[in-house]
Amino acid sequence: MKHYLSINDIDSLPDWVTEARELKKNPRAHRLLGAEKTLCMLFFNNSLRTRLSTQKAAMHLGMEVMVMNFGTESWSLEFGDGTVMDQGSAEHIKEAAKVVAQFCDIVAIRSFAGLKDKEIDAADVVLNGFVEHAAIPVVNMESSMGHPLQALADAITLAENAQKKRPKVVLSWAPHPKALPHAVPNSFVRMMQRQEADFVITHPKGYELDPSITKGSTIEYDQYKALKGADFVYVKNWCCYSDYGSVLNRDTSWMMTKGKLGQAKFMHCLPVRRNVVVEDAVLDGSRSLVIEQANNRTYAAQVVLKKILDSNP
Ligand SMILES: NCCC[C@H](NC(=O)CCC(=O)O)C(=O)O
Ligand SMILES: NC(=O)OP(=O)(O)O
Repeated sequence: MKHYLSINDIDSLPDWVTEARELKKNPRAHRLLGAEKTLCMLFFNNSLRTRLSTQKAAMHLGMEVMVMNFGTESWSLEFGDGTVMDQGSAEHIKEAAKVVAQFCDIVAIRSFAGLKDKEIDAADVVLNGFVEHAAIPVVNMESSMGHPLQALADAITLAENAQKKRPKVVLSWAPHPKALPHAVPNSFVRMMQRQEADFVITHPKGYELDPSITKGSTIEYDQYKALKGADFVYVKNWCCYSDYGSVLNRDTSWMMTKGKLGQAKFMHCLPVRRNVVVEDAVLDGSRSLVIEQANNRTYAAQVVLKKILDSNP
């Protein structure tokens, strides 16, 4: 495997989950694999979990790590071909990516959707710019279109907690004061489509995700109906996709509550806004898996880095 850009780069999800669970038992088993290799992590947006878990994973493999908050500390980048750069951007992706590649063996990038222009976001210019110009393996730490490290961690968490072979898993939209990207739900849906599960997506009308991603998955607009008999409830806000980037609905009745959750386990990628997305009683209760999910980010990142190091000696 050269890059880890999306869930599609996983050849066998069950095998990767098994391997991650093995790494979790003995995280430093391959501590010499990454010796004398450098991971460079570039953040165009904030992070807590992704930054620490990916660094931890690299350290378990013996790698050296460099981190840069690119969005606030580096030059603003231009991506267009042939652009006359007389405006705000000082550096072109063509130089920046080649320069970064000289300092490391793998580059990991976080660059969220701008949520202004659907086509620009769909092109994922930062991630794909590094793929095109850096000539080293690239890892997606949440791009416009996906968050595949999160979805892999979610698959590990589901496997660890499933009580039956075919659990019912519900992805439930939640209210939020801001417009949030589609990356997390996109990758979660793509991952669930590769799992043995009864998978249902629920959201208010108008919040349909990209139909090319949800194609074949069940959508139920009645949240109560969707939640019936659920084993796992994955809660997430996302903004409107058709009226791109807008917030249509602040209906607080979609917040996840202890009553609605019932016997199901609660999942969220974090960070989460208490008593807007989900009430305290859920996060503070015994059915919440959010801290385990965050812990599994290390082993998701570790299996990804290990596979890249194995195939790029
Ligand atoms: N990496 C996990 C989620 C990141 C981002 N959430 C946020 O930006 C939350 C911001 C806030 O609550 O103000 C998202 O939804 O894609
Ligand atoms: N879940 C997640 O990606 O968290 P951070 O945004 O804190 O990295």
